[in-house]
Amino acid sequence: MAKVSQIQEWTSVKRFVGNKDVEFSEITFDSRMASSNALFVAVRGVHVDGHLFISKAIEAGCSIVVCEELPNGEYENTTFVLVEDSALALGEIAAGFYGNPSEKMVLVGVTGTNGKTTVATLLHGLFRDMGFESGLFSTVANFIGSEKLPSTHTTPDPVALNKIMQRMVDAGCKYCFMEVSSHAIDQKRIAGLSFKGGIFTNLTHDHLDYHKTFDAYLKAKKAFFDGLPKDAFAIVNVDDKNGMVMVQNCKAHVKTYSIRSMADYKAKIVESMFEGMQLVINNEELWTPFVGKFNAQNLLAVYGAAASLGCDIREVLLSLSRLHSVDGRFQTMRSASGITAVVDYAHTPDALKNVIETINQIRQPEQALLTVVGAGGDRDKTKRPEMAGVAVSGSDRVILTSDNPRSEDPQSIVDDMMEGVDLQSKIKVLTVVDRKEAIKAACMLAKRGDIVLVAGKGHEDYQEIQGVKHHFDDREVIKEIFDMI
Ligand SMILES: CC(=O)N[C@H]1[C@@H](OP(=O)(O)OP(=O)(O)OC[C@H]2O[C@@H](n3ccc(=O)[nH]c3=O)[C@H](O)[C@@H]2O)O[C@H](CO)[C@@H](O)[C@@H]1O[C@H](C)C(=O)N[C@@H](C)C(=O)N[C@H](CCC(=O)O)C(=O)O
Ligand SMILES: Nc1ncnc2c1ncn2[C@@H]1O[C@H](COP(=O)(O)OP(=O)(O)OP(=O)(O)O)[C@@H](O)[C@H]1O
Ligand SMILES: N[C@H](CCC[C@H](N)C(=O)O)C(=O)O
Ligand SMILES: [Mg+2]
Repeated sequence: MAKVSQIQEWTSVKRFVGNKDVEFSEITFDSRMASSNALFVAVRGVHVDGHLFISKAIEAGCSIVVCEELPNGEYENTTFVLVEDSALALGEIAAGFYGNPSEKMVLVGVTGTNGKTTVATLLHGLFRDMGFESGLFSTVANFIGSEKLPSTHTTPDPVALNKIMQRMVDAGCKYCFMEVSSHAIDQKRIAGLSFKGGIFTNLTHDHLDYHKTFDAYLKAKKAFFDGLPKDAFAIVNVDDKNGMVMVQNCKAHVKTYSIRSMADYKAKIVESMFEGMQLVINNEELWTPFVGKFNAQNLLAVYGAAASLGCDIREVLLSLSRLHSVDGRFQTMRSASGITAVVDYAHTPDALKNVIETINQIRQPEQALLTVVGAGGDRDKTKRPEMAGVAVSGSDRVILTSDNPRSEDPQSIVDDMMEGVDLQSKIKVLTVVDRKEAIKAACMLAKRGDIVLVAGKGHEDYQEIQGVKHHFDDREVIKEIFDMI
């Protein structure tokens, strides 16, 4: 329970209109969830302006409204809190209302196009393995210690974030690792949070439907590092050409990692196989069940964060070697007939390129690679041809199929992908719109020893078609097919 008058302790208020002694026990930014106990924050969204729903929230019983401008009409029993920026106010009010839980833990944010889930999940696993209770916000799931909560977004809205963080604090969590998406930074979902560290993985093509230009995407990511305080640390991948750009003007203590050049944290791959790789990190050996240069970089990010947090390096390496793979990332399955399937969440051109390159480095010349891949509907269309181009250039056969078509026609998404296939490569490509049939076709075409890469959906257990989520899990489909062949 809090009083309206307390809001000015949490965020900058331009003006109060009405009774400041009214109390609220909930915060909402959606009129459809409004109730008499709730404070409604009107946020200007991507599609509509939340100010248009103020009257709906009041009809639903809300008597306190945070907004940037007063609505037309008379609202006698409503208290209005006028602010400059409602999205910022929402974050700051949520943080204050839930008792600033981010200040009571060591909060580390991970951002970048690819690798966020992997790095954040490994950090959560590592710190728990070393005996520290920890929380996690990720695309796959959120965790309060070992308690698993479903995840709806890579980075949840500020109310969910602070509510869950308060539960983490109550459960004794000392650390919290959070994926920070560019959408979340842009929409100020992380406003009001107190970060002790930030990690940058990489920046490649994605989300241009939302950010419009690569420069705007870069600026959104950079804003996270610009906001880190001087007692925080920032760990950046300097193998990425924008690594140092991210930390220009950053007040935090900057540390670098690389698998190619001089850096604070350096790694070298000694040996790779499907089961894992042997690495040397800052002169110390490490065996991990992860493979690929990109995972060497992810491990460096984790190692660097643990080192920056003052952990014992030997203990970190020991724990890292015990961690198992991340759900739906380079997950391998073997059929009795000798086919290896790799399920991976690669849904960007760079991720797909990395996973294909990794398989190509490990496989023997006689083992063919058959790649099954689609692209999501209602998402960046410009990555579709690029993804198909990457798939054909590194694979022996490619089966183009559906990912989550969402509101789009799946055939037209596949057609967009085909634009990226050059004339000579067309012979390698098969289009099978039904994803299950596509996976089946790849497994049927594969011979003993061959590798079937099923990319794009990783851990997802659904396929979204025209607003309906149907149960669909690449791993289950593969198992069913493997049991038949
Ligand atoms: C494009 C996008 O990011 N949209 C997010 C955004 O919604 P929005 O701005 O579109 O909302 P809107 O429909 O314009 O409505 C504006 C406001 O009016 C309110 N409203 C609306 C209708 C109504 O009847 N009453 C009402 O009060 C809404 O609650 C909202 O506050 O703010 C919402 C609340 O935080 C998010 O749930 C929503 O995520 C949508 C569902 C989504 O799909 N987002 C994806 C793209 C996303 O965020 N992805 C990133 C990860 C990307 C990655 O890493 O690959 C993520 O962090 O998950
Ligand atoms: N450091 C990396 N660099 C490039 N590609 C990577 C890296 N780490 C993982 N990948 C590839 O990207 C895919 C997604 O990885 P992960 O889920 O960790 O990324 P993410 O940033 O959390 O993605 P999302 O934006 O969907 O949340 C992996 O399945 C793998 O193919
Ligand atoms: N966080 C990403 C996930 C994409 C996963 C892929 N399977 C798809 O549906 O496009 C997004 O929402 O764009
Ligand atoms: Mg993620």
